[in-house]
Amino acid sequence: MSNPPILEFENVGYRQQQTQILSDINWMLDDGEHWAVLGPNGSGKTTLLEVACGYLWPSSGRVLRLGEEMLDLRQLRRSIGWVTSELATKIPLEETALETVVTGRLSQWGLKFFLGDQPSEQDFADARALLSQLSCSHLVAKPFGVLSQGERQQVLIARARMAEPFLLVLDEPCAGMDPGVRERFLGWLNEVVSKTTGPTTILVTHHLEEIVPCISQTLMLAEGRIVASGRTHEVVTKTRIEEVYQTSLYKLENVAGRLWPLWK
Ligand SMILES: Nc1ncnc2c1ncn2[C@@H]1O[C@H](COP(=O)(O)OP(=O)(O)OP(=O)(O)O)[C@@H](O)[C@H]1O
Repeated sequence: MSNPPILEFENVGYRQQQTQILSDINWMLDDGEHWAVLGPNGSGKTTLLEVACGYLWPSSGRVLRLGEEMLDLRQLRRSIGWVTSELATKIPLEETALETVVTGRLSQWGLKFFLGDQPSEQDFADARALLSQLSCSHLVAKPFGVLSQGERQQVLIARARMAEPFLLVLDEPCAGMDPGVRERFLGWLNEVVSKTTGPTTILVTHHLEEIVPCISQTLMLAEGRIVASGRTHEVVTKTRIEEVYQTSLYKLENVAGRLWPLWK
């Protein structure tokens, strides 16, 4: 029997303080698919993901995760890895990459000053193995504070994977990266996402060219509604991008499987 979908949104709406933020969301993420979520500022991307991850409850419709309306939200949140650049600000700068990854298993920020559960030898061994699997063994002993932005994102992704999530959400992972760091990070991401038997990944971005080839599906939102969803190269078209972002494109160039916009 095939696995149930990772996520299913059935006619989901979300309302907050008299404002309808999401409407008529029908979206299914199958196991093994990787998705990009696009949409202008304020189109509802973060809200959609907060609903997906159980931080917000839909006002109408329902969300199934792994085929069920899981009600243990604490457990659900622990089994979804949400990586944002904001997360980096919570990591103690003197802790090593290895220690940072280990804290993902304990769902806590920082290791040294924490009085609760202490990580086991096995946790350290698993963190090491994960860093190696993600081609980051060279970062093990480096303090988080000295890592480049790209390396920090790599370590945070490894950290999220310590909890063995069924879904990994990368919310604008390239924000603030210079072009070199960004390209190296995206090359790494494409390889890691396509080669490892990792979780289904959702990438939220404002930059079309960051949708690396392994992220073959895209959902596009505008004003809280789905404008299009499906295969990236069918969803992300010149006309649709112009309509959704209300600006003109000279052309959309496909270079090595990535779509690069040339804005007018
Ligand atoms: N608590 C709230 N009360 C009222 N409106 C809200 C609330 N939270 C979010 N909104 C509104 O919902 C809309 C969608 O916000 P959301 O943060 O989901 O958009 P986004 O697509 O992630 O935007 P961005 O790309 O700027 O991060 C925005 O217009 C926002 O002002």
